[in-house]
Amino acid sequence: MIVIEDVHKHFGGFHAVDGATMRIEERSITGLIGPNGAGKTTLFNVIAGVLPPTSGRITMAGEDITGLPPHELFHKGLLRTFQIAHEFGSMTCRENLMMVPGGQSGEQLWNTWFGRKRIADEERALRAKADEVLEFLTISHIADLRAGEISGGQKKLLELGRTMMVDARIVFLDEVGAGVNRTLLYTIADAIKRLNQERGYTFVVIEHDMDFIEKICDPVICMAEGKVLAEGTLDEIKANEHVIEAYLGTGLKNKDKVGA
Ligand SMILES: Nc1ncnc2c1ncn2[C@@H]1O[C@H](COP(=O)(O)OP(=O)(O)OP(=O)(O)O)[C@@H](O)[C@H]1O
Repeated sequence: MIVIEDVHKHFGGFHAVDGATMRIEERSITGLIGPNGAGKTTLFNVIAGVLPPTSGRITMAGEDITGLPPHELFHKGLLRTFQIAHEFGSMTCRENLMMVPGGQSGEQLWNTWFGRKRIADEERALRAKADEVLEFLTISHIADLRAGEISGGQKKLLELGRTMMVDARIVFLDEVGAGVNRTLLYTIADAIKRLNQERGYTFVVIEHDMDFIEKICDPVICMAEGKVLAEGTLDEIKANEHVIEAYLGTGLKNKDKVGA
């Protein structure tokens, strides 16, 4: 479980996150919603070690992880997905997955000279793992395509696939649905659900698409002005008067537009 206690993140005099407190239950798929500028992405970045908090405390399974850099959190199984970097666009999807674990023997000069067989064995294992990940995500057919050539939705699946190359326990996803067609969006939702149910992943998902949230998230946490406004099932959140007020003018009653 991740406990976020009174976290603040200020940019100069601006309080982007202003005393956020929440708990992320193990094995949940928690949805994080809120109007534009509510501080969701900033909070994600603070939890994932991308930005240092101004104050507050974050613990994971009782261990203080406040301000730990991303690579240390990575080793603890806490990952935030990132867009496939431009420079990896010319590599195939399979190669992009095989890049993830790092620390392969092949990276060390000593091993390059003396451990050819071990490197070949490792590469074979990595390749098998990458192929297994592609199959799980139902995108085996793009294994040999360059990552720069695949669609936006397929890129999102590949980003998710990168988390499966390591022993991820908690994965933070920022707007996986943005610009993705419905069919692929449901493939992504299904993959998230299966990773949660079959492999015990915990997810925290920032999303503006309410159909997507409704399909996979429980609980849902709503933020506004850097604070947590409400928490509950999506139906409870939609009926909450503070939430309705925060969304006023952006049309909460039209569920497709919540957070948009
Ligand atoms: N590096 C920064 N410097 C200054 N202000 C920032 C910085 N990053 C974010 N902000 C501001 O903090 C506020 C919260 O932004 P954030 O991106 O966290 O909101 P959000 O809830 O994720 O919004 P959206 O749904 O639009 O992505 C915004 O007003 C934003 O302009």
